[in-house]
Amino acid sequence: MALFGAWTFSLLISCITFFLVLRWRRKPKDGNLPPSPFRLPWLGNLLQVDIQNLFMSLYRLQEQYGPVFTVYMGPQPVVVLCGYEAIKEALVDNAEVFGGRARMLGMDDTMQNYGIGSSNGERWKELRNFCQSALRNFGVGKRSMEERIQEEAEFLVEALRKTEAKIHEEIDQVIGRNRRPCMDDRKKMPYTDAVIHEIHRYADVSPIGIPHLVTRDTQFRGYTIPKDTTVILFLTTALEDPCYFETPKKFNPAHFLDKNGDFRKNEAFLPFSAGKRVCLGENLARMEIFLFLTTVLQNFNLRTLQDREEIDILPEVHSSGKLPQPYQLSVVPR
Ligand code: HEM
Repeated sequence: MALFGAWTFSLLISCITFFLVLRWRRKPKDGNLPPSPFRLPWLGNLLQVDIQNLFMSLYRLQEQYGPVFTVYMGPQPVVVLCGYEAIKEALVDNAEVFGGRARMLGMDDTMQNYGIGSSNGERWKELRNFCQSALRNFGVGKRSMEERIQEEAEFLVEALRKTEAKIHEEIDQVIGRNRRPCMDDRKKMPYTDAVIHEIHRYADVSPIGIPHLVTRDTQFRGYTIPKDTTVILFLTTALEDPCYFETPKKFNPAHFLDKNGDFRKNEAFLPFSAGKRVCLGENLARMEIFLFLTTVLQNFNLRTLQDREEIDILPEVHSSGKLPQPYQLSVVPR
């Protein structure tokens, strides 16, 4: 009898829980948000999402739910946008409303709304203008900054020389450098430019950028996203968008070359994101990479110790981004 009572009791509890969950799911409190996987009260989709490998979890959800879906991080809905078209529609066509920055655990306390990357509203505008002019005054895009990077690139070459005295001598004998690479060279070097773009695309160092939030209630592709909802722009899915890149999973500089071998822009190239919150350091980062790479390659051949085919160049996924896998490289003077 006691057993029967316990059984009835647990059946009753299960039924109540089941109906509560159903009721809770139907509640329209989140407006008409994009579809989400089945979620549990309070936990949301936390059990279905691997926080250590968020990108892979989002990838799988995208396959199931398409380019616009919602995941619940606990009770908080997070709208995820995938593929170039959806990301562009939000960041470029609706720049103002998708230009807010989401609250970030830890960052808000540390930065107290003073960080350019984490602040919003008037303070963000002031910080962004200030940083932009600081970078400009510092000489980004101008000769002075270019020269500084050129010097740094030379220090790098010097540093490489110092580690290998023999290479020093060989460099002095073999290298016939007449001048340093400069930014004006880039447009005359379409293949190098394409390789650098492809490195950015393939390395995909910041797969979800920094989360945004919508600054007011907004209609997006038939859904209603309430003000202050966090939005993740899944940049990887633009960088690997099969409509824009013929071989998205392969390292292939031809993604940025036309049939004449000239450089061709690709609008889905968004490693620095787009719109109002586009990376402030984009020009600086691209200038550095061009000058470093050309200076090193002007002076050295890069040799791998293993067969190149054996090296896994697929970037490693970390909780905050992707990093190149380590492998041994010898730097040989040309
Ligand atoms: C390969 C190098 C880099 C990559 C791939 C990269 C990528 C990104 C991405 C994806 C974002 C988020 C944009 C968004 O919210 O939509 C971002 C933001 C930002 N980046 Fe970069 N970044 C790089 C280098 C740099 C450098 C060198 C600087 C500094 C000079 C910099 C400064 C910033 C700042 C200040 C923001 C926040 C902008 C804002 O919220 O208004 N980044 N970056």
